[in-house]
Formats: sequence, structure tokens, C-alpha cells
Amino acid sequence: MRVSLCVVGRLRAGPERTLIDDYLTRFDKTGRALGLGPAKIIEVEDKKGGGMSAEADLLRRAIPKGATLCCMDERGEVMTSPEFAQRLGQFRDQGTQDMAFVIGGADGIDPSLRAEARMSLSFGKMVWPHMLARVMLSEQLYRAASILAGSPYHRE
Ligand SMILES: C[S@@+](CC[C@H](N)C(=O)[O-])C[C@H]1O[C@@H](n2cnc3c(N)ncnc32)[C@H](O)[C@@H]1O
Repeated sequence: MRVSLCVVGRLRAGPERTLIDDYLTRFDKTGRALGLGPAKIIEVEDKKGGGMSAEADLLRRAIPKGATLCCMDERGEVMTSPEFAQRLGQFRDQGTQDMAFVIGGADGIDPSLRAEARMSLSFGKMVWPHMLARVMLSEQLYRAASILAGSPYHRE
């Protein structure tokens, strides 16, 4: 099951980018034997300042066709890391080919796109900057793969 992180805004080289690349490389390595991955980042940028709805259009064009959509949203479902791992495993076992996680820009994700999502996932009620949300999601994907692989990275 391929995984796309579809995000608003371009992230320059720096500590966040280094962490994301590191976690997604680890996710790919751990997930390979489990039918998970590879993961890639798809960045979209609305240079005309059209707001959330213009960003949603760009995101729709960028999301792989037929992908199961998960919107990252502070109002979404809160789950433990093992629960997230189990959910990923379920999508894989149901034959999902592509899973796309969407992270919004400064204004968030347009409600029309949120309504199209199969799942909405929250990292808690606090709002995080999009670059940190990217890092956290990348880490949780690696953690989920480690849990499904039975490796000792995740400790409770
Ligand atoms: C700066 S936040 C935008 C906040 C905006 N008020 C909203 O309504 O979504 C940028 C993006 O980071 C992600 N994000 C921020 N906090 C989050 C949280 N607690 N859980 C999940 N995703 C979050 C979301 O995808 C959000 O669209």
C-alpha cells in the first residue's frame, strides 16, 4: 500500500525536512516486508492566494487516483499508536493500493475536502504548525510499521 503525504506549502531544507526524510526512509525499509510503502511527499502551493478552496483543488489534483483519503485535523479521531497501526493494517488487508494523508496550510483543510475523507486523524486538540504535523505523521507511520513488524521501537 503506497502512502502519500499531500501537503500545502513547500518545506525548505532544514531540521524538519531531515527528520521527515529519515522517518519515511525507515518506514519504507520496515514496511517493505509488510506490504506498506513506499511513502512520498507531494507538496502543493497556491501562489495566487486563493485560500482553502483553491488549495483543496490543487490537493485533489495531487492526490493519487482512487486513494483512500485521511485528513489530518485537530477535530478528528484521536487514537493510540497501536490503534493507528491496526487501522493502517486493515486498509492494507482490504486491498487498498494508495492511502493519502492530507495536511492543510495556515487556514486548514477546506470543509469540502474534509467531507470527502474516509478518515480524519487528530494529534490532539492543540493546533500544530503544518511542518511539525508532517514530522509527527512521518514518525507515526514509521512507528506503525514497527508495531506491525513486532520490532522493539515502540514501547508502552
Ligand atoms: C496550522 S494548522 C491549520 C489549523 C486550522 N485552524 C484548521 O482549522 O485546520 C495546519 C495543518 O496542520 C495539521 N494539524 C495541525 N494541528 C493538528 C492536530 N492537532 N491534529 C492533526 N492535524 C493537525 C492539519 O492538517 C492542519 O490543516
